[in-house]
Amino acid sequence: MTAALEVRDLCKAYGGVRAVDGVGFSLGATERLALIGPNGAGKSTLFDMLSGQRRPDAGTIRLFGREVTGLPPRRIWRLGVGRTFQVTATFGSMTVIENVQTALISYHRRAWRPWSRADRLYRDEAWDLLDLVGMGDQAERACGMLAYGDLKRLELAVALANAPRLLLMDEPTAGMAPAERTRLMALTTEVAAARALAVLFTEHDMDVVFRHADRILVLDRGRLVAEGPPDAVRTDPAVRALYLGEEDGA
Ligand SMILES: Nc1ncnc2c1ncn2[C@@H]1O[C@H](COP(=O)(O)OP(=O)(O)OP(=O)(O)O)[C@@H](O)[C@H]1O
Repeated sequence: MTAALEVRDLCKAYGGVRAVDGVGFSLGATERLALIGPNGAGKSTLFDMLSGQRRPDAGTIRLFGREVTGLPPRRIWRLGVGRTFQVTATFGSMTVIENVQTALISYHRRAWRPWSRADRLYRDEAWDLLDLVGMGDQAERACGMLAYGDLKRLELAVALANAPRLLLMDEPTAGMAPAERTRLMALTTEVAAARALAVLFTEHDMDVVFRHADRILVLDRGRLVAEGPPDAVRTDPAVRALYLGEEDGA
């Protein structure tokens, strides 16, 4: 099966800082891969290059066998990549279902007309996505009224609107209480399995990482310092040294 991602020798520097320095890895088509590392390790920069927000200085990115290095975010999104953000990216003044409909309108390339509301387009599809993430009962609420954990579930539904084959999740559980974190990641795992998605996520909470990743990449100062299944990474001396006193994340 073609890998979801094949990354080779990826580099990005800001002035003299080598934020990502020769990173290479692959991600299987239905694998859940966690990207961890201390603050400033280069996780966001790597993520931004994968989703097209930043152009690499060197290296290649292949998405499902196709080279996408340096393509803009919209082209990458079109090729089946959904992304969720550390800070939730929904429209607060719209209802929950309108947010999902807006994403579906964009995916289906229907023109958005400011004088016509999105209230009829793709409503059934939007309901299906909301049911999938357990938000059907809140469909008509304004997003601005939602609890944080519910917003994150909505964000997942929005990310699923373009029928992605790869989900990129940047600290999906940031700002959540521990029980909520477990729920969101269990939901992500369920959805990924049901839709045969690959998932790449960054995360500071080590419990979440060890419980929900098939494999883990560890970055430090732009370089990959360890890679493997959770048990191997957990006991890796280099990783332990890196995380000593940082078990709880920052
Ligand atoms: N726009 C920028 N201009 C200059 N330096 C930057 C920029 N963005 C990031 N850096 C630097 O690049 C390095 C990697 O940063 P990056 O944000 O990718 O790390 P991170 O692992 O995501 O950190 P965190 O866990 O704190 O989000 C750091 O030294 C950071 O200071």
